[in-house]
Amino acid sequence: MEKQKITISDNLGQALAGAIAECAPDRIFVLADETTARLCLPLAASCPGVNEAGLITIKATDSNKNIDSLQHVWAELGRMGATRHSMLINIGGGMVTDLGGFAASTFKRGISYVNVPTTLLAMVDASVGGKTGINFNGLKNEVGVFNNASRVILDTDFLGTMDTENMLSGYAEMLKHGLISSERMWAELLAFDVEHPDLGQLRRMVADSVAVKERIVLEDPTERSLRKALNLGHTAGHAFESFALAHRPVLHGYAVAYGLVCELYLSVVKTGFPADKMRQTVAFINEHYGKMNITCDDYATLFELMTHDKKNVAGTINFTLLGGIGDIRINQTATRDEIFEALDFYREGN
Ligand SMILES: NC(=O)c1ccc[n+]([C@@H]2O[C@H](COP(=O)([O-])OP(=O)(O)OC[C@H]3O[C@@H](n4cnc5c(N)ncnc54)[C@H](O)[C@@H]3O)[C@@H](O)[C@H]2O)c1
Ligand SMILES: O=C(O)C(=O)C[C@@H](O)[C@H](O)[C@H](O)COP(=O)(O)O
Ligand SMILES: [Zn+2]
Repeated sequence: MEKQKITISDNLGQALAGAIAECAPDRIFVLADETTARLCLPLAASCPGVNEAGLITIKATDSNKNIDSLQHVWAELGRMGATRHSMLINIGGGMVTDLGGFAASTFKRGISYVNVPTTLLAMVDASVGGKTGINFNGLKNEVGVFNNASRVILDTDFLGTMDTENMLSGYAEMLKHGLISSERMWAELLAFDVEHPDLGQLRRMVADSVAVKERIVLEDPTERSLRKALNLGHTAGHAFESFALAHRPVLHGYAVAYGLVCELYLSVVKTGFPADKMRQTVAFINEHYGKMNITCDDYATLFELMTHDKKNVAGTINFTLLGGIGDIRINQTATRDEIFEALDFYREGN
């Protein structure tokens, strides 16, 4: 997989010009969702090539990370004359970088693409590491490929228009990065005033967080082992997110936060994670993310959704758990009863 270059930039136009010059495409196309086309594209307009680029827009939010939006991107690239030597620049959050990365990786068997993440979640997680794809058949990221952007350009100026809920959504992935890294990082994340953020400190925390993911995906690009650490909270989290899609959608980071409650509980029960640190983390999550309204009648559906997780082998549900902060335990299994117990804990045990 192509090695990707991550640039943390305070001059977006210059960084984008460098990325374009590096690939020397015959044509440039830009993908945005309806919100990022309105709020974010103007910040990139100063870059030569972007103004003249063929613009493709899709509807916003995760419910549109689907085959209809994907087909629209393919059709627009074809209609506007894109060739295998063209470039797609994704300007948006994780929905845009996932779907746009997949569209670029499959159009004419693959064109180069650049990610310009515009949400906190996409900056610290989604835009890096080459996991691309769409939701399909009611399941999260059911179809996609591993293929890196040739360049990722982080400019935290985009955060100025982010709402609190979406900031919290991205912050959940930063909390995950802290849990798989160090007590220092975890403690700073629990202490930070995420609802009234000091943007200077947040910029440094973003750099720390994306560096966690960058190191892991460099070592294990296609999730054979270590990269499963980045999936902490996601076996249960994706089940919550897919379940919610059919009821009242929740943001990805909120679903991951709920999944962390379940998987930290399992970590205490099965891999010796310290109960006091679990409770501190769960208290933070309860305070900032609330809870999804599920009943024990929903457990069988949530369990069935977990059986589709891409880490699973031969029908056995696979979790990434922790033996302690930074002590990653991949390929952990749990019985149906243990998973139901974790859902009980999520609902009423904390
Ligand atoms: N590929 C990966 O490694 C990876 C990692 C984590 C999450 N993801 C995926 O990323 C998606 C979630 O990403 P997300 O949270 O960025 O969601 P998103 O892309 O849907 O963006 C959230 C909302 O914010 C709006 N928005 C984007 N930038 C904005 C800005 N600067 N100002 C104001 N509004 C803005 C969007 O229009 C959208 O309505 C999920 O599909 C998840 O599965 C992928
Ligand atoms: O990059 C990874 O690897 C991750 O697991 C990052 C996750 O935060 C992200 O939500 C990813 O899309 C989940 O991957 P999936 O393979 O479970 O769909
Ligand atoms: Zn995630």
